[in-house]
Amino acid sequence: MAVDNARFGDLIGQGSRTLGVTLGEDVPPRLHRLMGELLKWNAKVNLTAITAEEEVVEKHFLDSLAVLPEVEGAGSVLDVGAGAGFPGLPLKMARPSLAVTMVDAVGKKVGYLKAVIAVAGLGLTGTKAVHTRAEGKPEAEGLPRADRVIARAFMDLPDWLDLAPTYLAEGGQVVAMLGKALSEDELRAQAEKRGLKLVSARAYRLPFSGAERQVAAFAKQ
Ligand SMILES: C[S@@+](CC[C@H](N)C(=O)[O-])C[C@H]1O[C@@H](n2cnc3c(N)ncnc32)[C@H](O)[C@@H]1O
Repeated sequence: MAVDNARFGDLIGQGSRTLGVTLGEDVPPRLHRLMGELLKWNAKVNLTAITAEEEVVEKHFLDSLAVLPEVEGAGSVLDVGAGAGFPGLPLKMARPSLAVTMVDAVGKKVGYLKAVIAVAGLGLTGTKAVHTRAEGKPEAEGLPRADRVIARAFMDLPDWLDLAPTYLAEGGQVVAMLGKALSEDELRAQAEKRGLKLVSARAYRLPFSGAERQVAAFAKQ
């Protein structure tokens, strides 16, 4: 069912309050326009299997915004395997001063990302989308080192903790968005095997479906 701008604003407002994140008043209307672009493009390019608008709001937008606490205070974010731009696009819209780079190995997805970045009024100016396979060689791949290196639905945790630190700026953190919560002992053990330390681990639920999620942040020891 189509969600009009007012209903969309209510859903984002209610959802973000439940998640404990603060958004400027101008953010929901811009996210609403982004949803329009996503679903328009999705009709010709396969970007997401989630097409019901209320589900896009929760599973793409609110789930992306849920990790704002882990990126607060950072100057730059690298979103690896960004696909249709999650979590990178909502993070940039919510915190315009963040320098966001998204990378994906599939050209048509990066084509979509570049197109939405160029849409006037979405507040995405300056966001970068790079078409390459991220394999841990930032300079050769044309990717920056960032304060937060983040991914959702990209790799399992061990592979992510092997790859992501190669893209960290000095003092930066690797952020893992996990579907199934792991114990802090398990997160710590996975980190220590790779010379990392666990900075934080937080379980949360998506506000409408109650689906469980976890976000964990790691830094070099
Ligand atoms: C399941 S999708 C997740 C997309 C998005 N992060 C989300 O949560 O909606 C995984 C994405 O990773 C991309 N991908 C897989 N391996 C990659 C690599 N080595 N470098 C960059 N992108 C990659 C795929 O093309 C795909 O778009």
